[in-house]
Amino acid sequence: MPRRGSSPVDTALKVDHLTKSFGGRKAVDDVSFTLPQGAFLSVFGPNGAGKTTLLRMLATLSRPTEGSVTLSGISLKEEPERAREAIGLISHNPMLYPDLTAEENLLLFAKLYGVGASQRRVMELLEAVGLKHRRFDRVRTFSRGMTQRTSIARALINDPSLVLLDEPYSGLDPHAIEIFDELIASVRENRTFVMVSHDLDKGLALASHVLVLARGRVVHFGEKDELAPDEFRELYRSTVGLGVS
Ligand SMILES: Nc1ncnc2c1ncn2[C@@H]1O[C@H](COP(=O)(O)OP(=O)(O)OP(=O)(O)O)[C@@H](O)[C@H]1O
Repeated sequence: MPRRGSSPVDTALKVDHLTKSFGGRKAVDDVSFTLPQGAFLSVFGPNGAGKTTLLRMLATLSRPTEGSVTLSGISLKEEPERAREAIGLISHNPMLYPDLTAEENLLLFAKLYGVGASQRRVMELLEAVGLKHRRFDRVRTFSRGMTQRTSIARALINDPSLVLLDEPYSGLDPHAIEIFDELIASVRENRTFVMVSHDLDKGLALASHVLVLARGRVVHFGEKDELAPDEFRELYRSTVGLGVS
């Protein structure tokens, strides 16, 4: 599934002094980093580190208290609608209509995003996630993993240049994990990924860049190869010890 019509931009994602406060508490505290196009960032950190809060701001679902996010030159604050067209989100919430079939759901989202040749695109994605034969079944009758697969297809329908993943492996059986890995590999070209995961092995295997958060702050950011896997594991273990803010 090649990406359609994107212009190459060196910096795909620029996160600048991003902060989110809930009451007096900073869930994300002065986080800055940039990612080149095609990067895969794995975000690690203990419970409550601010990972989901960061991802929600990148998805335009939550407004930063301070700081900014720019996606291929588009400011999320100034042009959220335009930015949203270039973003796909896979989270715990499948964002599907349970009373619609898998196919109806995908056709609906294709329409929302103004996807051309939507029927063909929907079939292509249903095939890719191994659910073509269940396309006429309502999503409410699906298992969690099947729902997750449909949700992956939904997130890719608009051919996003930035794909955000919040614990995408949770609830998937080993076969679905394989399908997911193949899917990600097949759509990686020219896209940028940000994935939140507690699975160090998976996260490191996929990553080109890593971000470790603790208590909302950046403990480490860099290209994956800057640290040997053992050094990285040690760093991660020490952050878990910092506990919840
Ligand atoms: N809507 C909210 N209102 C108040 N506090 C919130 C809200 N959302 C998140 N927080 C707080 O922000 C902090 C970071 O939460 P967040 O969900 O981003 O952490 P996380 O790193 O994703 O954790 P986990 O690994 O447990 O999913 C926590 O202290 C949490 O209580």
